[in-house]
Amino acid sequence: MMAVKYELIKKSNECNARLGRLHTPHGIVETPIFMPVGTKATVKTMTPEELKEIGAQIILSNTYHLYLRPGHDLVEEAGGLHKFMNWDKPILTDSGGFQVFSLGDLRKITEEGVEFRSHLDGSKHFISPEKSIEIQNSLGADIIMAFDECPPYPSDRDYVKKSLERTTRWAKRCKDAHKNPETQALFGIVQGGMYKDLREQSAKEIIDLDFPGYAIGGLSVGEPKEIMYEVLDYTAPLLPEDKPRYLMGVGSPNYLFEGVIRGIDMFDCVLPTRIARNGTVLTSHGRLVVRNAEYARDFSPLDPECDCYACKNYTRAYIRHLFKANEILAARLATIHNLYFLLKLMENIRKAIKEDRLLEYREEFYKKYGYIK
Ligand SMILES: N#Cc1ccc(CCNc2nc3cc4nc(N)[nH]c(=O)c4cc3[nH]2)cc1
Ligand SMILES: [Zn+2]
Repeated sequence: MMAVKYELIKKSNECNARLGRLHTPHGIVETPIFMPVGTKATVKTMTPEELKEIGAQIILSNTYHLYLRPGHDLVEEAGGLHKFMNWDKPILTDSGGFQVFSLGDLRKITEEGVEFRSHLDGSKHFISPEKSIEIQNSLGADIIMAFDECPPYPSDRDYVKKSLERTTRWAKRCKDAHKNPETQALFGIVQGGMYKDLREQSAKEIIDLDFPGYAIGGLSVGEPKEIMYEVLDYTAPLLPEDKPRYLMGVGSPNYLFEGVIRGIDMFDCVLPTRIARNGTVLTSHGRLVVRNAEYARDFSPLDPECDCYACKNYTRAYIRHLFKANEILAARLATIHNLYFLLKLMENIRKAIKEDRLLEYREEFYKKYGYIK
């Protein structure tokens, strides 16, 4: 029995977008989908009930963080991540590679794995592909990610080539170490930087290992959006049509539209939750920094066109006041709104694909949001 089965429902007749369903041990996910990020076994400020209320279908958590604290053995003893955090829908865990490179004090990358110091207490650690899979097997997520290296941007061609070839060898080791393929789907990750031929090489090598789903890694690392779109133009179509395609670390409205149009099914990003805690909200007319003085006497909702709990019950003036007073409710209301905004956007994108009007919807959204003057 496959842990995750992708069902292609409909292909757009105007671009590479598609509607699908991801069948997982913890339920069905309608795609294209945005996954809220719950790095340390919580989507910051939200209860699982509130996440369901706003339409979250699947959430992401991180191997690196949960290994360091509270430890994957403790989570396993608790009955796994679903039980530990009281979330009974699907979970995806990232493998730790990206987090080690971007968070830990990286000591050394060798063929064996990565040596690093914890960003918490400076203690020395070593994660190998086998260790990453052992941790993810203990956490018990429905979808787990291969341990890979995400090269920094920019990186020279030779470094990217050597790195992708090691990532392929690590992917094979992950597959061999994976204990529960029938209940946890291991996705491969395609690397290759911003080089077309290296993306083709990585895609071929990773697809040859045969995974139930594929991620495009190595993007959303500071490259200009035009470069990301170009890499997606030639990489997404290389991935099997009958498997889910996951673009890692992407989550602003334009990136979601452009990814879906190029055939991506799954997205995750800390953006909506992180900027919410800093007092910035996403609205149909662009970003709004609600803590700014101009909203002190603005008694309208964050977004008049939004029907989320925050927009139905509170005003910009009140939420600005909460931020200025450093009240915890500020972060909660802004988070509820931002996640609802992106989850609702994905629901509208799915509807537009169904009605063959995605490009028209994109135009309409971009004009209102301010992407197009
Ligand atoms: N606010 C905010 C905000 C913070 C960070 C980001 C960039 C996230 N980008 C990103 N996450 C990634 C995770 C990844 N995980 C793995 N295993 N491999 C990747 O290549 C990879 C690439 C990524 N690129 C985007 C927005
Ligand atoms: Zn709202």
